[in-house]
Amino acid sequence: MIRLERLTKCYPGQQTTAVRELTMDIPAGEIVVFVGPSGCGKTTTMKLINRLIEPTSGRIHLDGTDVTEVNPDQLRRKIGYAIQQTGLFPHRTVADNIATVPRMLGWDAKRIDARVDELLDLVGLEPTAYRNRYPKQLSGGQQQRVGVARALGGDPDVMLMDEPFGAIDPLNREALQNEFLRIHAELGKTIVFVTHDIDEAIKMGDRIAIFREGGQVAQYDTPERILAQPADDFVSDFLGSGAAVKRLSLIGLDAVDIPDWPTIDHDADRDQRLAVAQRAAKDFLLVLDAENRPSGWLPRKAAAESDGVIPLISPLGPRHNLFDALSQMLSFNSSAAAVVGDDGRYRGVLELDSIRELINAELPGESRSDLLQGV
Ligand SMILES: Nc1ncnc2c1ncn2[C@@H]1O[C@H](COP(=O)(O)OP(=O)(O)OP(=O)(O)O)[C@@H](O)[C@H]1O
Repeated sequence: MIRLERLTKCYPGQQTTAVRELTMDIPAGEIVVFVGPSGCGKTTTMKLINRLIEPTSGRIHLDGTDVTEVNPDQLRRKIGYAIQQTGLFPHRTVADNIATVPRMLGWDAKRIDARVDELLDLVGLEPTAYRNRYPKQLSGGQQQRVGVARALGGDPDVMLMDEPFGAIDPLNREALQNEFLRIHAELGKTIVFVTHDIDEAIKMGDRIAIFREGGQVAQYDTPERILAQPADDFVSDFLGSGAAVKRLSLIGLDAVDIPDWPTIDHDADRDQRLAVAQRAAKDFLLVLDAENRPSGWLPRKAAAESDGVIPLISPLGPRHNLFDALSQMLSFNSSAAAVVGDDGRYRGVLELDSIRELINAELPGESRSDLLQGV
């Protein structure tokens, strides 16, 4: 665990305090996200934790040890650091960059080689294709991946990540976020993550610290509680008007009962299709393939025709959430979405009405009206 105790930093010659009397516990194995407007002290706090800069006053404890009593070089080997600009050494290969900390730790060449390949695999870059390239031969997203791999190099217990996905386009950013969450689930490190983006904070954080001007924390809590009970107007304004919609993204489909739906076999003959259509209380039947995977929608009115099936693009899985479900329905202009289990097999169908019911059950009255205005 990292404990910050009345941590204060005033840069020489500056009138405002960069970080003021900050007290916070960062539990081991969790992702804590610092979010807030520009210049409110997020990066300064990170640099204080790994002693790239020294505090004016206050203490930082890492697993019970006061970090000011540890040699800064030794400390930085225990703490991985990844930043937006990646900070990769341009004249060193990818492998050399990733090997930076293992080399400082005095590992032998064989162990370093194996570690480099393991980390490239972990961040989704094929070792044989990438280990000998130079940073400028990589896309921005690939450089970010190498930056993350390098920060993981010495197998640190703690990772500090300062806008690691900042300069990435939305699609690659989402892929990197997902990959990073997977790596975190696998390795269970303590992570402090800085971002400007509240949606990224909600997605990534076990806890979020919302910083305000002058290096103070306006609220430090789980995303659920921050969205449900913002501490003050500053936090509400920072969250923006869609706080209730954002809360939907915290309710995973694996935690929701998915209602059953009239289904039909993909190779059912005309009579079977008509029989199911007659019984069904819905306008569409869900078509399942031989493996019980949803493959299309059959409009009830087209049940007599052999080519009436509308192909289903992508069903929702256990890793999707209610926000994804709502987005999919809105973007396909549909009022229902098929849901599958981990194995891709049919689980049920979520309807817009069931999302409304879940909102009624889950959200306090005020947020509910905020959300329903938005739909
Ligand atoms: N080396 C420095 N010397 C003097 N002042 C500094 C220095 N570094 C940061 N500051 C000031 O300290 C305050 C906090 O800066 P910091 O970089 O920690 O903010 P931040 O929240 O990370 O901002 P951003 O989101 O823009 O990266 C700012 O007012 C900044 O101008």
